[in-house]
Amino acid sequence: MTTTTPFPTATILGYPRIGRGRELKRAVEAHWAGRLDADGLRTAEAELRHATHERLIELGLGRDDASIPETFALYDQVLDAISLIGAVPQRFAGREGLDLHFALARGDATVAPLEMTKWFDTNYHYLVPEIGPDTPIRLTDRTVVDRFAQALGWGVTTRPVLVGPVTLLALAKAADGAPAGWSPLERLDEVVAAYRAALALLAEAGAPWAQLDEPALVSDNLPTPRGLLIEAAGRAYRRLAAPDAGPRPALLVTTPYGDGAAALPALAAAGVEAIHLDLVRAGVPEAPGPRALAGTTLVGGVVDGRNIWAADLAEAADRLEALRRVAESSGASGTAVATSTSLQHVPHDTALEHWDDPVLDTALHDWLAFADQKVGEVTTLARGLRAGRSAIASEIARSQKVLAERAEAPGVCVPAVRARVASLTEADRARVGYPVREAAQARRLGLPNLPTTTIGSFPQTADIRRARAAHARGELDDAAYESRIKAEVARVIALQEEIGLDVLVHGEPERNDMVQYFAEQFAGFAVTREGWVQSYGSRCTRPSILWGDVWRPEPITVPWTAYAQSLTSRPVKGMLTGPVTIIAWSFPREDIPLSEVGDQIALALRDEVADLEDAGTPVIQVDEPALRELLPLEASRHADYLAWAVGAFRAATAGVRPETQIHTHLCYSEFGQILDAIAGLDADVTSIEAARSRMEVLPELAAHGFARGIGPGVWDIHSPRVPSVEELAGLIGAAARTVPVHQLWVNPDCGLKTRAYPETEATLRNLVQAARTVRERIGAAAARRPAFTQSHDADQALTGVRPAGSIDL
Ligand code: MET
Ligand SMILES: [Zn+2]
Repeated sequence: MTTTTPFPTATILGYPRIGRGRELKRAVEAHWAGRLDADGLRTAEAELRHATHERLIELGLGRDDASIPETFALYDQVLDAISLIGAVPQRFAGREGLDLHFALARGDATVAPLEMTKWFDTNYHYLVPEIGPDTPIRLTDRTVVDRFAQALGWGVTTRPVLVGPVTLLALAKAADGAPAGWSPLERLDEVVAAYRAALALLAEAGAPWAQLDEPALVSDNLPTPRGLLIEAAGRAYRRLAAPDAGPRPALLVTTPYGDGAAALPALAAAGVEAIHLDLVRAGVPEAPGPRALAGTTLVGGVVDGRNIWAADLAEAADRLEALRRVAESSGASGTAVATSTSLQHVPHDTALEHWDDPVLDTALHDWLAFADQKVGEVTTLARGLRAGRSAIASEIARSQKVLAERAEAPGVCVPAVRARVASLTEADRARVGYPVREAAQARRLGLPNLPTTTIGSFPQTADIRRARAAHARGELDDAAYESRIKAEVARVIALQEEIGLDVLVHGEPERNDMVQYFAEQFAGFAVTREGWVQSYGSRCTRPSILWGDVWRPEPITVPWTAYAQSLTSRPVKGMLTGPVTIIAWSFPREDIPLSEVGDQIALALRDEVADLEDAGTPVIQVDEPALRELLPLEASRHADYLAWAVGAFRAATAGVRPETQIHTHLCYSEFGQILDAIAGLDADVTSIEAARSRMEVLPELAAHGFARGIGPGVWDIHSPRVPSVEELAGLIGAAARTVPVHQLWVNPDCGLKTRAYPETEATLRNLVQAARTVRERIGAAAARRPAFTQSHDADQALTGVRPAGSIDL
């Protein structure tokens, strides 16, 4: 180690990189569209990073103390780590530079991208590394060094941030062709060697500190048991920090999103110079022993990086004081203040917002802290840590006053809502048995085998977005807006009829976002204008703020769905967003339990479901794509969460008659751990992302004995690539070998709102044709077995040929 720069007393683990005006989104999308070349993109990146550094200095971080983390990435921080170590799958050969970078992220005309999934329990999506025994691993990319050096040239000493080696491998999947049971962690030594080489270059460039993020060390939800990950981290960091390893920056290892206490001894023993603990998600750890933390700074993540509520400064100061006692009694060299996680999960600045209701506007500005306000909280708390609590007495008093006012504000507690939730019974969460429903729905809907449908949204044209924005600004009156949306619904219905889909949707043109749309209509929510948060790549969402008790003043989706149904004799599916997803993709209140918030939303949705049913809607889908995302990282908290999450879905949906078909939709997660919960939702049909992970979920569902309808996605909608009829038929055939045909539905992975019409139309035509092709093959297969031709159900026809009604196509 060559540096003696002490760890800064105030820091954040990361900052939003999308830009206050979403500059990154604009630049990257311009590059993809061919309007901005590689140099132009690099210039836009530099301007954005430079502006970020200057802003953070203005907010109180230091210009030259390594307190400013460099967490910029053009697309994804995990992708940057994959590039750092050159772990590029063979199928990308022949590409380089930004073309390779974005091909890994999005695929191109000839290659499928890396899989994408959710980062810990957040709504941020990362690209999944594919690592096999033969994947090349060595330092091949200097981006992290170049960014540091460039900032130094601007006069700012940043702290480069990398996804840590253990987390990178813990999140990786074994590459195709790896032996069964092989784990990417077997490549840890080589990955550590590549990181060592990167750290040496950073030291040479003058970096006093580097940050390695190791959230894998807090998670029980990864394929490798946590104990083994902690052991691996002990080995990895002993090598990275070894005195004879040559020059390197001092190392901060972070453990955000959960309880890092179990990893603390191994990290400290390895000799890293600073260890961060998330003290929002977990308590202050026990002191590990008199000299256990010698030479280490303990960094307390007391300002919540995941939520947007102003901190309770008194409580945070208490935690920091407790952490300092642990540090002192363990021989640590210091205590510092930080955020619990990167701030990439919150918007930039509350100053960019205003709410039309003046009372709410004042209240929310008091109650909220976005990234910039959180930096202020960190620097305040650091001042308290250095100079004593009295130095920040006025800030603490103000924080107490705001919290007390919020508890009393109108709308925060609505007695009628509380009473209705309290009176919910088990009967309110239960439907009649599935066989009764299945028969009633088959009679009512009369669908073929392998019915085709979509997940809800159709492409959002520029014209539709403009109309919605003009309506929101008051420039387009209600009547004109309504006729514009109706015209779009009519177009989408006609298109689906022409393509030949079996269950139609209205296309969701009236929705800006599947959660915000409901948040705008339910009481208890506020929506933001500029509160963008990166979801994946250049895609951002604006999470709504759930601040009060939730109820539904009036029907929301019924007129659009009923209008769509009036245009066609085919069944139209009503589309709603489920309670867990509304919570996950909002910033929920934390002053009452999430289980109670879930039931409040469930009852608001239950009213909507009842109105849809009364309007004649035969199929109602309640999307729960975030069911897995909110699963707590600690195994000990799973059961409680799943119980309330499933209970809320059932409270929303169980009021319908047997002949009303309830669908749900799940996407972009690993589902293995929540199969019981998926079954527990008791939906008649579950559509589930599967194309991008090549149908991995199906054997698990089949083995689980899942007996109701399943629609494994056959089109990965995150890429504009149009799969051929043969490719789609192949996927449907693969599904039919695992799941009984009578249970199977055919649909894309997810909604189509981010796609354009050309690829959407082409793919949906192929999808319908593929379903027909497979139906014919099934018919032919059934015809080859004369003893069974009486049956209309192909899988039934083949019972006795293969177990569980599966079929070889
Ligand atoms: C992220 S899940 C999306 C579901 C929604 N119904 C849509 O089609 O857009
Ligand atoms: Zn989806």
